[in-house]
Amino acid sequence: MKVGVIGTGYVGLVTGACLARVGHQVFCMDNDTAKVERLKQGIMPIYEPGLEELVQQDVDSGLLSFTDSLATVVQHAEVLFITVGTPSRPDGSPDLSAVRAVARSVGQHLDSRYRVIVNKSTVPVGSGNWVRMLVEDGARSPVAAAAGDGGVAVLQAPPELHFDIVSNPEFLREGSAVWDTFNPDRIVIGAESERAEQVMRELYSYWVAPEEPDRTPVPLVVTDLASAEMIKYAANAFLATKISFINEIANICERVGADVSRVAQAIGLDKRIGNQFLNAGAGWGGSCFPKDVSALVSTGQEYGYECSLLRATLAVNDTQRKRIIEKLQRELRILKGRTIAIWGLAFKPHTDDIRSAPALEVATQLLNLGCRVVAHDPIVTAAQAQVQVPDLQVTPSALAALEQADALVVMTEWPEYAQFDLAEVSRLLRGRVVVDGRNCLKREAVQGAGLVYVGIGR
Ligand SMILES: NC(=O)C1=CN([C@@H]2O[C@H](COP(=O)(O)OP(=O)(O)OC[C@H]3O[C@@H](n4cnc5c(N)ncnc54)[C@H](O)[C@@H]3O)[C@@H](O)[C@H]2O)C=CC1
Ligand SMILES: O=C(O)[C@H]1O[C@H](OP(=O)(O)OP(=O)(O)OC[C@H]2O[C@@H](n3ccc(=O)[nH]c3=O)[C@H](O)[C@@H]2O)[C@H](O)[C@@H](O)[C@@H]1O
Repeated sequence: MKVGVIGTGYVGLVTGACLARVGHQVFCMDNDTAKVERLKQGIMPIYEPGLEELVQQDVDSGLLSFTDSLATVVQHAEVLFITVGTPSRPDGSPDLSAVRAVARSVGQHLDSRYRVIVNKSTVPVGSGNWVRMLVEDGARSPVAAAAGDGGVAVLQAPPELHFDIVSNPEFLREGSAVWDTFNPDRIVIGAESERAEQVMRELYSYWVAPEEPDRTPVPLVVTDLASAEMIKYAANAFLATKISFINEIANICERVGADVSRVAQAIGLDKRIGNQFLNAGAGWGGSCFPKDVSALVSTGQEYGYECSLLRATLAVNDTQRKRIIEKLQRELRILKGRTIAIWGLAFKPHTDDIRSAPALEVATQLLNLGCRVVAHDPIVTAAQAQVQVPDLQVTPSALAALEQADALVVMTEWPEYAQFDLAEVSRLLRGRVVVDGRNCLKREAVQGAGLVYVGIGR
């Protein structure tokens, strides 16, 4: 099938590359022309394991191409994916301006051929109907004047439109996005018509109707638009709540002398609970959990419902970062004038994404308290981090960050941090305190090297 993907961020690039890999002809479009030029040269805008190789192979096979022309994509593709960003506004509601702009422009370029317009961006319940309205508005609005028209906008007679809106939420995780896309737990389709559903079944046939007998079909959930939109928010809100829950248990464990790692392991053996997303730590961050939980609270408010559980999920997460500072204050007393080393800036390992990264929030609080903060991350660069926290010092070596530091705080559980020689860490660190904000180091080994180990909930 011919597929257009509008927006080449995480979701757009990974979706486009994976659909091309299974044989579709994919046109990836972005209005950031510099990004498109770099993609054409094989330069990835994000760090994502396996993505660069996948994109290169798809481009070589002729099934994947990049453009900054929406008109080209709408002209050629039967299925149009909207994958632009939907960040939070200051009040927690989602900023849908990019979706609005894309939907209207798609409308301007549509002709009378049937198209399926797929919302893959995470958008609030009701957005399917809203996107339909915007596409129709776009089709009625004047098209931009071509140079030859003397700069005068042309009022176009609206074509007779034949399109359906589909909601197809995305569940990939950064750091394992390619693997997740080839191995999803389910595919969710919210469709307006049987015709649109059939198009989506064909598009995802590699997953839902595999030809190879040894591959198990991925469950396909077909539902209405509103339910599909809600499934995405409910999934993220549930996972965020699960982490906030274990963090709350961790805080009680600390006070009563229990070990949250053992507690999580044991409750996770109950199949009704499950053992994933029970790692206590400095809280969740990233480009999705914070914005999606806030957006769901805001949807509740819009419809007269107070989301008290989700507000608690947010509040626990907010205080969890502050606990890192409290632990340092307890061990070091005065923080003013101290040097603190931070290992890990990304919001989780195997990504260079620092959107709502707990590490940057902790670094900012420490700088405000009068500390010097020296950080290391295997992938996040100084330039990237300093856009958000200008006074942060970033070293290319994890061990160099320790020199002259009064304490070490581990904020991202990159595997290499657990593999350092702790005798060397102890020799370089001026102070004795190690705050393990991700419970990823071995307490006995840290203590054995003459250091003071401070974990989360243990
Ligand atoms: N990042 C993730 O792991 C996941 C994200 N999502 C959702 O998917 C959506 C996209 O997220 P990301 O890929 O992280 O976003 P992103 O911010 O990385 O990328 C968005 C892309 O859209 C482009 N764009 C913006 N306006 C445009 C326009 N008018 N025309 C064409 N391109 C335009 C931007 O230049 C950018 O390249 C969001 O709604 C997000 O919540 C869902 C699941 C996973
Ligand atoms: O909607 C989205 O964008 C995506 O959001 C999350 O994916 P992602 O944000 O990439 O990362 P996660 O692996 O879910 O981690 C989120 C945060 O939770 C933290 N976390 C995770 C697990 C855990 O046990 N404890 C914990 O503190 C991580 O450190 C990280 O800061 C979801 O897991 C994806 O299914 C979803 O598609």
